[in-house]
Amino acid sequence: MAKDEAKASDYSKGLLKSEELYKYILETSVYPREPEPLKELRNITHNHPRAGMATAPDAGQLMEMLLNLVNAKKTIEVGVFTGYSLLLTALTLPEDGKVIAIDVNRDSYEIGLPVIKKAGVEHKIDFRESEALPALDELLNDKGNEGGFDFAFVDADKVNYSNYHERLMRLIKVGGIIVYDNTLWGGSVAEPESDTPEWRREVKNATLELNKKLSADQRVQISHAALGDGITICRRLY
Ligand SMILES: C[S@@+](CC[C@H](N)C(=O)[O-])C[C@H]1O[C@@H](n2cnc3c(N)ncnc32)[C@H](O)[C@@H]1O
Repeated sequence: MAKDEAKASDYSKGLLKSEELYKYILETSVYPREPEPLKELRNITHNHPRAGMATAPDAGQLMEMLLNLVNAKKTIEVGVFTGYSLLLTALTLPEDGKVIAIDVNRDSYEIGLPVIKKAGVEHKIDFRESEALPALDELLNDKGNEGGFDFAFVDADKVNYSNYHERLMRLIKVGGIIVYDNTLWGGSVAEPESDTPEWRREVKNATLELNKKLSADQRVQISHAALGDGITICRRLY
C-alpha cells in the first residue's frame, strides 16, 4: 500500500455519510499537503494499540489554518499522545513560538519525540508531564499568563473539558482560539441512550453537557464542525 493511501482505520473517526467520501477528502486535500514529518509520525502511530486516539489529519489541517489565521506564537495543548497535533503546532509556529504541551503520560510523547527532533522543532515545545487541571492552574498562578496565549487545543479526558474551558478562557487572549476535539464522540451525542454502550455513556453525557455549555457561552463565537470526531472551535470575544 502506498504511504499516502488512506488505511481502513483512518475512516473510523469519519462522521461523513460514506467511507469513500472521507477517503476522497484525505487523498485529495489532506495527504498531498501533509508535511513529511507528520506523515512519518502518523505512520509510526499507526502501529500503536491506541492509534485511534491521534488527531484526525483533516482536523489537523484546519487546526494549522487556524494557527496561521491568529498568527499564533504562544499556544497550549492538553493531550499529546504520540504528538501528531503537537508536531503540527510546532511546525506551524514561528521560530520563536512556544507550545506548552500537557499530558499525564510521557511515554507516548517519547514515541513521537525522535520525529519531532528530526524536524528541528523540539525547541518550541515545553512538555509538562502532569494532570491538566493542576498544570493549567499553575499557569494561572502567574498573572502574566492571563490573556497571554493565542491558541489552545484540547484533546484529553473529555469529562474535564468544562473545567479546562474556564481556565483556558482566562489564559487565551481576546480574539484567541480554543479548539475542543471529539465533540461528536463517534456520533453518540445524537443517538438514543439505549444505543450507546455503557462504557461510552459517561463521556457521551459530559460531551452533551459541554456542547450545551459552549452553545450558551456568550463570551465565545463557536463553530461545531463535523471533522474527524467533531471539533468545536471557540473564539474568545471578551
Ligand atoms: C486523544 S489523546 C491525544 C491525541 C493527540 N492530540 C494526538 O494528536 O495524537 C489523549 C491524551 O490525553 C492524555 N490525558 C488523559 N487524561 C489526561 C489528564 N487528566 N491530564 C492530562 N492529560 C491527559 C492521555 O494520556 C492521552 O495521551
